[in-house]
Amino acid sequence: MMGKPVDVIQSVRLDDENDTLILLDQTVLPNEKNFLHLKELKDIWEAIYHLKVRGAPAIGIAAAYGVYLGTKQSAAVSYEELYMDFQKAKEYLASSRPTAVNLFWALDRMEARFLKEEGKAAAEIKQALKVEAEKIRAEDEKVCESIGQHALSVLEPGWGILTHCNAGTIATAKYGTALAPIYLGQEKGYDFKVYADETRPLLQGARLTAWELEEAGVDVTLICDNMASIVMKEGKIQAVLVGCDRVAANGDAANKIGTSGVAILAKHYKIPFYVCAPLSTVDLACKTGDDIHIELRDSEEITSKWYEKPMAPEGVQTYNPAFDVTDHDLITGIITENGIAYAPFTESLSKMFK
Ligand SMILES: CSC[C@H]1O[C@H](OP(=O)(O)O)[C@H](O)[C@@H]1O
Repeated sequence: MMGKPVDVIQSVRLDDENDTLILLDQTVLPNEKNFLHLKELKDIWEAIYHLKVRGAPAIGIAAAYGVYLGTKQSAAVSYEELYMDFQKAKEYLASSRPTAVNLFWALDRMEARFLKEEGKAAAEIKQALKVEAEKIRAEDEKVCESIGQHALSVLEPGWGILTHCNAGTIATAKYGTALAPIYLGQEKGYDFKVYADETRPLLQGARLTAWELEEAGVDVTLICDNMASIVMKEGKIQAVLVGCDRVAANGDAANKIGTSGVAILAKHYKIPFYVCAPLSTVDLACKTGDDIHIELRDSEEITSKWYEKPMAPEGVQTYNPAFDVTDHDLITGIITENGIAYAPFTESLSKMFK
């Protein structure tokens, strides 16, 4: 289906004149397209925790702008006092969610920029932080486009592509990671047929991926998570593309809960399974997936969030890990902005940074 190129929705924007972070509220999609105008660090923290802004790169960009705005509000005059206020803002935002490494990668990069400005006036340091946050956003846009180009080299026009959760435009600065080749392919007439897992319990696939792709005129079919096997068995899927939240040095990849099950199915049906990973999401300090902290979330996301009445006995025990880790031996390739890494990943991934 030929459609218009992706209608890019900037899900994270800075309105510096009004000291405001503007976020597309991803918790009310697809029913409402509502932008939040946030000035306070508490509101930015809550937006990250409640997935109003979500997706590893988008979280990192929001945190970079957030720590800038938090520092901008400081009345400190000396470098030392301003640094203390910066560190307070950084530590606070870092406590919002534990798994997506981009949150910490972006905050550490902002701190590195702050330290480079030692000896400068407070106003100059604040301006440097703004420039760095804008660079992080602008770079992510180029990174996603490059991931899309590399991904197209392993896909064929007309293929059925299964994806899990949302690794699309709204999870990044532009294009997305797993969805980047879909959008770039659409501009080249590749006419992919995308099968989007609904992705319980937070339904990023149903609410966000299906919405994004419909908006862009891409052929998308929404399926329940438990239908991934049958669409593979029926030959509808020629490749699986997913995003990630943290990739360990050996190639183990943390992504939305359910991803590892999809990878096991893909292995069984001999379908290539690719993780689309900006290098900002690869954490070489994590030796294996066992080192990745998996966020546990509230029961109500399972038992009642989407229903008029709870769909489970009151007070029933739940287990709600927001992510799982796909073992590296289930991954065909890790698609980065610098190329595709293949097994053995410990060696091939580290080379991507050069
Ligand atoms: C392009 S990053 C996408 C990645 O982030 C999502 O997690 P969440 O919705 O909890 O922020 C999911 O794991 C996606 O694959």
